[in-house]
Amino acid sequence: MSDQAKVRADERSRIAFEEAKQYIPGGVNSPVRAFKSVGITPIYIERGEGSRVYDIDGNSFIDYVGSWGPLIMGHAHPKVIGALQEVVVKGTSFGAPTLIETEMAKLVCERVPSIDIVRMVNSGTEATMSAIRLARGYTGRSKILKFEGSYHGHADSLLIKAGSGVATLGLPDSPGVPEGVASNTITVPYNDLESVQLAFEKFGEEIAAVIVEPVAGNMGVVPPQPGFLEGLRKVTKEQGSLLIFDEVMTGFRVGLHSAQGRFGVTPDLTCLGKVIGGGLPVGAYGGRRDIMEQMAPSGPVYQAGTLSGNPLAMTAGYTTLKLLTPEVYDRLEQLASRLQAGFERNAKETGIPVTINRIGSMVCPFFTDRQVVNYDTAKQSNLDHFRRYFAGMINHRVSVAPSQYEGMFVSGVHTDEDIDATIEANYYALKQL
Ligand SMILES: Cc1ncc(COP(=O)(O)O)c(C=O)c1O
Ligand SMILES: N[C@H](C=O)CCC(=O)O
Repeated sequence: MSDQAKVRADERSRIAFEEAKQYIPGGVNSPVRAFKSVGITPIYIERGEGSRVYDIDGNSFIDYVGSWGPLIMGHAHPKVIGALQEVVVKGTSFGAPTLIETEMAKLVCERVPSIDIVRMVNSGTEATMSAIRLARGYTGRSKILKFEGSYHGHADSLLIKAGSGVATLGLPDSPGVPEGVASNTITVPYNDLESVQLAFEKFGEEIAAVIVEPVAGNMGVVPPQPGFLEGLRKVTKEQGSLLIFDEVMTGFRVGLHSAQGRFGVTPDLTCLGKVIGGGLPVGAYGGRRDIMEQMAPSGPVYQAGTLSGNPLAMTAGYTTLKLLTPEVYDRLEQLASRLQAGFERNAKETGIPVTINRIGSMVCPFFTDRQVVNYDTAKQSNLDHFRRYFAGMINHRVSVAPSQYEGMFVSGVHTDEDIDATIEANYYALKQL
């Protein structure tokens, strides 16, 4: 590789995108895929294999998007594909119980400390939306507290000062969310326990739940500061409010027992998604038995789903979870820490101000020399640097998320050679800024 990176061929992708825009809003089925803020034609993927994706223009990329997190064991893992091939011929959905749902629930309950009992849904959004409804039903309170720059999916009450695509597009408070709904969502800065305390002093007995990404992954990657999660646990317990960990991104990503296992803090409810679907649409919420038993049909809080517990999603998820061993997490840690060290070395050598945040296999270079601990500090990143850096990485055939407010996901099938090539790409992408 050299700094004479080849500008990627993108003619087919351009044509495909133009056509898609005729029929799909913005040409995409989720806004982040349009590459709008980086001004580049989106990559149209033809196929993925292991650590790589291949586009319709004949380019191949080392991939750190991993379908935005689910593909912890890479693209088209042979065991996942094999398991799917076995079950798909038996039918795609029944709307009736199947044995794999219980197997999956058992495995999730065994591995996630807070989960006694779990309900499967079809997306992370459904998981958080349902957990919020349950928290309100259980406590009889209306308000929820979330953190600025966190993203919990696109349910109305959670689209307030949100991160991810809404932050990238500058739409953190979406039109269409009624004022009456928004007024029940309190937002405070991430990692700021004092603001949480103040919110409880003001709204005390009205707060049904605090919902938090235990590692924020939708304002870039921002780890919890020591004592933050413990403080949330303490204050919610004292105030009779529930603590919800949104582990849609971190669940099985940052450890075999998810972020709650890694940090040793047990919430009342946990939301999952991404990894537990192995690349198929899925979500789940679970937690303390007495709370979860409030859900219909055991209790009065309603939530349902035609395709929930779908056999294909359960099979892909179950097979993926079974692949995840302590050795896989050791390997992820080793690969990602080497990536971080290489990026830090490059920043020093090129003189570009970069701060790398990392937890396990979640990595994020911010274009600032300040510490990034919350959304305000994440926003200090130089977005023009990010935009040009992104173009550089693409030209060096490394696929990263097209936004400063998203992280990189290292997988268990990235090789040492992939990491070396990525560090080299990063060097040249920084050098050209
Ligand atoms: C932390 C977190 N919560 C919830 C969601 C929503 O999940 P989904 O996109 O599957 O609806 C996402 C990702 O989109 C997420 O990262
Ligand atoms: N950051 C989001 C999920 O974690 C990105 C996925 C999407 O919005 O499509």
